[in-house]
Amino acid sequence: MSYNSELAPERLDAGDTTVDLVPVPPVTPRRRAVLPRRERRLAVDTVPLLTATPGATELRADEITAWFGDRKVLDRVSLTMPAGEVTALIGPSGCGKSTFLRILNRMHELVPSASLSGRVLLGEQDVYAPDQRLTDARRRIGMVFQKPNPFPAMSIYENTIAALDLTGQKADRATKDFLVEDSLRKASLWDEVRDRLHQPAGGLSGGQQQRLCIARAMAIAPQVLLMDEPCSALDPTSTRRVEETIGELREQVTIVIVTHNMQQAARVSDQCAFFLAAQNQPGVIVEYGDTEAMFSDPQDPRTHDYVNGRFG
Ligand SMILES: Nc1ncnc2c1ncn2[C@@H]1O[C@H](COP(=O)(O)OP(=O)(O)OP(=O)(O)O)[C@@H](O)[C@H]1O
Repeated sequence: MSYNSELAPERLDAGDTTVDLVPVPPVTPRRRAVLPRRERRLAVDTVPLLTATPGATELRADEITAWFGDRKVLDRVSLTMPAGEVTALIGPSGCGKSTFLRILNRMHELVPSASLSGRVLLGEQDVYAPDQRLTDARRRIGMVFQKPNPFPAMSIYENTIAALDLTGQKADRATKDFLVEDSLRKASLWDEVRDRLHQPAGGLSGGQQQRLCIARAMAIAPQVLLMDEPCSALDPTSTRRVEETIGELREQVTIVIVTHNMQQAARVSDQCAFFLAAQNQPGVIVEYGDTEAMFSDPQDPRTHDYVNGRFG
């Protein structure tokens, strides 16, 4: 792909000439206001309803470099997140874990000053290819955030299938009923809410709300589920329930989770990537590998110190 130097001229001065540069169009307030509506209209006509998960798919980040304005915050980060497994992103605050996660499903470009180079491949599909719609990327690569964010006034039922409308998928009542039950079961919430599906989601506990957000993400059959510190606002019992849910989902969807909790990374993930940013330097991956090996026999002394709580 050719690189449009008008979009981010600083990139050519940054000495990254070997990187396969991907242009991120400038996202002006006007563009942001218009784009989703147009995409939704297109999608309503063309996107069939997905009632079955197409299958967990490998996600690969290739030489990702990211900037906010002139400030480089990630430097040539490459990572393969295997299909149907859980990859944990660990590392101290500010080393770029969330930025990396948001690049994976094109949320980074919502920040007006943000730009990036590199490639993200979902299976064989380039997520940033010019013919890829933003809504498609978000549908295939779902996200659960640190703070549960259901629509509080909407019912549990409506929350669960809210993403159908947002991604332009239409469904009849029977299909919706099926999806609601199936998604809530996947999120280990069905038994707790089956008798109050039409009550407001705002009445659920924080942990239940977070599992509702997982159900909402699963309802549109993503191939990858990104989780940005999904338990940091939860009590230990709710955390345990969400971790169990991750365990149950792992074969249906590829999971990438950012966590500051080393015990959690050890409990839920198959492999870990340790991010680190030296003072005033962009974040890089210092070490990547099998979680058990990373914790018991890290290869880099900085990983050893971090997983043993010596810093961060
Ligand atoms: N919207 C933004 N505008 C400008 N700079 C940002 C923005 N978001 C993040 N940054 C900067 O990018 C760098 C990486 O931040 P990021 O949130 O990705 O790190 P992190 O490892 O996820 O941190 P934490 O663990 O505290 O969430 C930080 O220096 C941060 O200040």
